[in-house]
Order: sequence, then structure tokens, then C-alpha cells
Amino acid sequence: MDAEGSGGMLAARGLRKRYGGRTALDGFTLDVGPGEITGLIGHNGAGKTTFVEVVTGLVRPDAGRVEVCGTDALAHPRAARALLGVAPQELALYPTVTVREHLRLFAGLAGLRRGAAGRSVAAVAEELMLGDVLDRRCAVLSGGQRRRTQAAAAMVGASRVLLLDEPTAGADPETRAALLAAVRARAAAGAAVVYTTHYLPELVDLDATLAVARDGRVVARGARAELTRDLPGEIRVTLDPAGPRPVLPEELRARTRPCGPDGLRIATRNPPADLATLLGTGCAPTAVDVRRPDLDDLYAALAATTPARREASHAA
Ligand SMILES: Nc1ncnc2c1ncn2[C@@H]1O[C@H](COP(=O)(O)OP(=O)(O)OP(=O)(O)O)[C@@H](O)[C@H]1O
Repeated sequence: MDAEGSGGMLAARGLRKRYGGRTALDGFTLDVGPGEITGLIGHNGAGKTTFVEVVTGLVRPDAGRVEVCGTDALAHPRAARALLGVAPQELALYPTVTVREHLRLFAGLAGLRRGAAGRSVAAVAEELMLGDVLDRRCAVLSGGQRRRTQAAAAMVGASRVLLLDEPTAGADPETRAALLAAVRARAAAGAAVVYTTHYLPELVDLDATLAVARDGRVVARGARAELTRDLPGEIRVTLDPAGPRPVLPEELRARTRPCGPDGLRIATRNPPADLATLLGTGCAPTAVDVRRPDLDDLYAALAATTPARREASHAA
């Protein structure tokens, strides 16, 4: 495997996994380099969690390869697991132990000795606003505190590769901000991060590169600006309620949708030309807003899958 091309942090190639007649991974390939946060996005069932489970050794793929910092994770799962910090999608905390004990356990598993482990627990607890609950049992934590404890367990060992599967699911805005800051800090220190989320604005905050998963494989990979560059943006027009409705040329009408009683949304790759055409119809808008393509457009264009296609891919 070309570890140099990826910086050697996380490299997965051609992963395949079927569950009976259901295809979870269908040639899933992803490289993440040092200091890179990769936002892994895609529809429910696209294979994101299965990918994380394969890298962490929980699920054995039918085919493919995974390297974590140059270690073959399929041949040496325990060695690879020791290099990873993982926050699984499902909360998995020991109910009877305290937050401090839980974090110490994970620091120990990551190879930190007593003193270093204690310092790392204190630091990550402060970062993730867990200082007040360190001596509470996990069973009595709130949902947000559990989510933060799970993320803290992934980060306490200062691992070079982090896999965070929807770490902010159900988090309040303060919790979310703390988590995102902690993730950014790990990447700034050189960690490679895979960050799965359905909340796309987080990926802008994280300045993440993107991997768009669909039907068990990564169908687009790169910087946000690069992936959104060729997508259409949108012109939003508000019409005078008392004025006439514009009669648009066929080609423009095909790209136009109503938006509320007096609004139009026009998908556009050339806002000045389309605006000129619109105004040429005699239409006099009361407001015009031009929106550049964003992550929602990227998701709609690449990641979303129809139920019919999803069923077909599962039946294949
Ligand atoms: N243990 C399993 N047994 C059977 N099917 C499974 C199992 N795990 C996953 N699948 C199936 O594999 C496919 C991929 O699931 P996966 O959980 O990886 O998707 P995901 O992208 O993480 O979805 P979500 O966004 O909902 O978390 C789905 O069709 C799912 O039903």
C-alpha cells in the first residue's frame, strides 16, 4: 500500500463487507493524512459506521486492506487498535465506574503511564467540560455528558488517528463547540481524524476535507471548495405580491422552483446571465439573493440516495 501518498496515518483500500444479501461496504477506499480532519458524510446506511468498525477490528471485511500508521490493521488488529482513539456511534460506557476511572482506563490502554495518564485525564476533562462530573458514575450522567465522556475516552490517549462517529449527536450548542475545539486541537497537533456527522455546518467549523460515502463506497473525496466548485448555486428572488408573475423562457423555467407565495429559487451556474434573463421578462423583484453552492448542495448532488436505489444496492 502506498503509505507515503497518505502520509501513512490511515489508509483503507477496496473494503468489502456483506451481511447476508445486504452490501455494507462495496470497495470503500479512504486515505487520511496527518493533521487532516476528514468529514465522512453520506446517507443512513452508506457504510460509514461499518468502515469505522472495520478499522477498529470489530468487523472483519470480506476483502480490502487497512493500514494505521503503517500497521496492517487486518493482520494485527490489536496493534492497530492501540494506535487509534475511537468514539463509536453507540454510547458504550461502563455504568458502574466513574468518569475519571473510565478515562484512566482508556489512557492506560493507549499506553500512558500513571502520571501522564492523570495529567491527560485532567486536561481532556477541562477541554470537554467534564471537570465537575469526573467522580460521578457513568450511569448517572446526562446524555450530553455521556457523549462528551465517550469523546474524551477517544482523545485521552493522544492517539495519532482518531475515529469519531457522530460525536456530537444530541449535543447542545455548548457541548458541540467544546467537542469541535478539542477535535481541531488534536488535528493541529498532527492527528489524522475521521469525523462522521449528519450535521454539515460542523465540517465548515472544522475546516474538514470531505469524503462522501454512498452505497458502501467513497464517491467523492477532496477539499470542500474543490467539490462544490462545479455545482450550481442558487438565485432567490422575492416578487412584488401585487406585480405580474414573470413568464420565463423554457430553459430557465426548468431550473426554477417556487419558494413561498412570492418567491422563486433558480438553480444557476451563471448568476449574472440568469438574472439578466429574469429582469428581461419585465419582472421587478423586491429582493434578490445569490447563494454560492454549499455542503447541502454537495450532499444533495452526491450523497443522497433514493430508497429504490438503496434497496437495489442491498439486494445486489
Ligand atoms: N451487523 C449488521 N448486520 C446486518 N446488516 C448490517 C450490520 N451492520 C450494518 N449493516 C447494514 O450495512 C449497511 C451500512 O450500515 P452502516 O451502519 O455502516 O451505515 P452508516 O453510513 O453508518 O449509517 P448511519 O448514517 O445511519 O449511521 C446498512 O444497510 C446496514 O443495515
